[in-house]
Amino acid sequence: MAQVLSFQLFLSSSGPTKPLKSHKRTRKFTSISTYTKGPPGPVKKIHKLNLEVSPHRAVSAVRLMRIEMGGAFADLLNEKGKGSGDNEMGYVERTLGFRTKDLDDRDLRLVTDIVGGTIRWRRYLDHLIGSMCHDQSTFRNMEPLLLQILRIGFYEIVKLNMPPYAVVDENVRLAKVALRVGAGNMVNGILRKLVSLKENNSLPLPRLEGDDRAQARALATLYSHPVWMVRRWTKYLGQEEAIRLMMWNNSNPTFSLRANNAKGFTRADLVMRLDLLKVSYKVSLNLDQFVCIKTGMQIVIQAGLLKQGLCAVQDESAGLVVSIVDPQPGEVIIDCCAAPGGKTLYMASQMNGQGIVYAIDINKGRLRILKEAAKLQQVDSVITTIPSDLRNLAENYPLKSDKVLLDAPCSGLGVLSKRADLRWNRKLEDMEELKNLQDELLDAASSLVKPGGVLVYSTCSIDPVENEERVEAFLVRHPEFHIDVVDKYVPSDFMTKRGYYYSDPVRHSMDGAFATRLVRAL
Ligand SMILES: C[S@@+](CC[C@H](N)C(=O)[O-])C[C@H]1O[C@@H](n2cnc3c(N)ncnc32)[C@H](O)[C@@H]1O
Repeated sequence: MAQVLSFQLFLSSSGPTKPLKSHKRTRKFTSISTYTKGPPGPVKKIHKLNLEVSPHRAVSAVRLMRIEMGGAFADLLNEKGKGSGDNEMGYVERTLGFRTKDLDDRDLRLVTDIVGGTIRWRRYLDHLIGSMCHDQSTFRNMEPLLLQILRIGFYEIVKLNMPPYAVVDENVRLAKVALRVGAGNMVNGILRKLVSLKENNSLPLPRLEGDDRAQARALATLYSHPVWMVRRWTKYLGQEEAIRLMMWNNSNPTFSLRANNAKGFTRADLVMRLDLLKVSYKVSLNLDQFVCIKTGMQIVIQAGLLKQGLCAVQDESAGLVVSIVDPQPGEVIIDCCAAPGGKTLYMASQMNGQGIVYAIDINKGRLRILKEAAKLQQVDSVITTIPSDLRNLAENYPLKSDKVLLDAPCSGLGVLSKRADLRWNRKLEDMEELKNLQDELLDAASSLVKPGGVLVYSTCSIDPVENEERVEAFLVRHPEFHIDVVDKYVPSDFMTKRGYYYSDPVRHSMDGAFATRLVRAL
């Protein structure tokens, strides 16, 4: 906490974007050096263009600090223009205390890969780093920036199989410039030890042995997930499937793009543009407007396809939920937890400018994003946003409809390959809280459904407690609803025995998601 405070002090008097006067800056960086526990080394390097340090590593280290330390570190950054080379270098300067050359496209890609991979493999990497320190207290008390630099080095050597001595050199240099010579020496010693153990095939990794708990702990380290997730998945899926799921979560994510018909842009147009951009793709076999890309998202972004509203990034698993709602021109649809609008916008694009989608969400900021995207994608004429807690909606808006979608807040356990840090932020206790919220939201959403109308409940979770169990409990509380099986709307391969929709990350190679179609009696 003291470390965080020293950073906040550094921030609060200067603000992240304003240049500092040099005498003030000296004082501020003294504060940083308290944080890094070293002598005030960075002071003399401010504004010096440090060509010795590879820019993508410096940016990766700072971004990892930001993600791990959350708010305290995020405040340091000027979020405007996030992702642009200028901004990235700005925050390296403000945080590490030196400038380096600007990032090119290749550097930007490397940053994404290194940051994503280092976060995913954090538990595994920390296990190795810890076992190569003199004792556990050295590891536990390690200053945060030094730890990030080591994680990057370990990830590059063990998981990316990069030439080890180049990795050692580069990370030692970064530690020396960003921290101090002693830190560089420590990185050197630890990384060299790792290289030698790896070359002898003797990395100190846990064995899969002992009772269930011991095995769960070993798997959690080997596949880098929290122990509670491993235990849960082993219980629901069995050990082999749980391992496959963790391997999927650790792989580089695949993205899907939806061509925006509302702007007269078809999948054939999208495919033509991707060919021109030399981005390889696969057309979706499940959804007419979708294509899947493994790499090249940066190229798509830079070509302006998203900014022009010609297409949207949307996972097929989410697109299939919209297929289950089955929006038709002229309908009135209530989207109960709509922001940031992925499903609202797709539904609206299918309505040919006729009908209305009420987009409700408790989060005004996220609803604003939805509104802007709706304009960009030219579907704003059929969308009305309502900022409200769904549970209090009826007091102010007497809404009723034949089609209601509740895409509930959930653990996100189906999207861990895309959301690298989510696994470390979720706690077992969250599941209980979410379960209660989901029940309350289901009750509220059901009151908006007209007799004979449909309620679609969906999540981006693979956890039965948030999915099947919520539906079964709802049906006990609301016998006026019954299940409408989903195979009329999605390929039967996605239908469970009970008639629910379920996309399995491993089997379907997309995010995990769940949905059910519930019909209210007349
Ligand atoms: C899974 S996200 C929805 C994603 C969205 N349907 C999409 O496709 O982009 C869940 C949303 O529920 C909203 N939410 C949470 N609690 C709510 C409540 N009590 N009333 C209304 N919205 C709520 C959150 O703000 C969040 O935007």
